[in-house]
Amino acid sequence: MIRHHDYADEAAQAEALADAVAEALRATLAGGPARRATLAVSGGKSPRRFLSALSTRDLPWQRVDVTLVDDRWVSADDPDSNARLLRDTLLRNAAAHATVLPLVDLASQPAQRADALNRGERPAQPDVAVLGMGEDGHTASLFADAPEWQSAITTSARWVAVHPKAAPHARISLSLSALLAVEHLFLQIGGGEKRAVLARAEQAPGENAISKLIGQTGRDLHVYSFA
Ligand SMILES: O=C1O[C@H](COP(=O)(O)O)[C@@H](O)[C@H](O)[C@H]1O
Repeated sequence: MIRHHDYADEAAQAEALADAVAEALRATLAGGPARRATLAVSGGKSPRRFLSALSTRDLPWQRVDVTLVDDRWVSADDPDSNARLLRDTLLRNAAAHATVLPLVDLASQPAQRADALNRGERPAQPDVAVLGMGEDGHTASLFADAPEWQSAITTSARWVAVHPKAAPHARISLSLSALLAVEHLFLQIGGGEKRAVLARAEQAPGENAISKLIGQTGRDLHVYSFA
């Protein structure tokens, strides 16, 4: 079920989404004093303001593991790195106490790294994830033009390597099945074009990741948007 939360502007969206994600983390951590929570967030341009707002929320951040739903195969200092965005925005203020679990290891190759993450225990399956979406309907790094597309949307493995044709950089990404298994799932979008892409995906099944996610989810997907 899609739950729409619409805001007048990006600032209002960012604050409201930060409140909702903090609440989802609190609900997860209420499972007991030994319970940890795994939060996976997106990169790209959209989440900067939201991540900065989330960094100030009052939470037992020392019990939170933070990772990404996807990253680009670049160094952690590259301007295109989603890990760099995380470091520059979320991992400050109260959230500086969180544990960060990076995805990219340039000593390896994306497919090898995905295999290693799939064999390891951490990052665990996210309890809370905040997705973004491109105007081509990709979410995380599930690109329909990538040679790995069919396997990324059908595999039961959690992490997949992706080589998009049109977008820059090889990627590592959560698979569709991993996104479908997230208990508290949010989507952050802004602008008329992205709203139109989402509306089309809600109306009819299509060959992109957001459409597949909406078509198959059995849980609530909370969409935070502004015009
Ligand atoms: O490549 C990516 O794109 C999407 C959307 O990014 P945006 O710049 O349009 O906000 C993002 O959600 C994903 O994490 C990123 O790697």
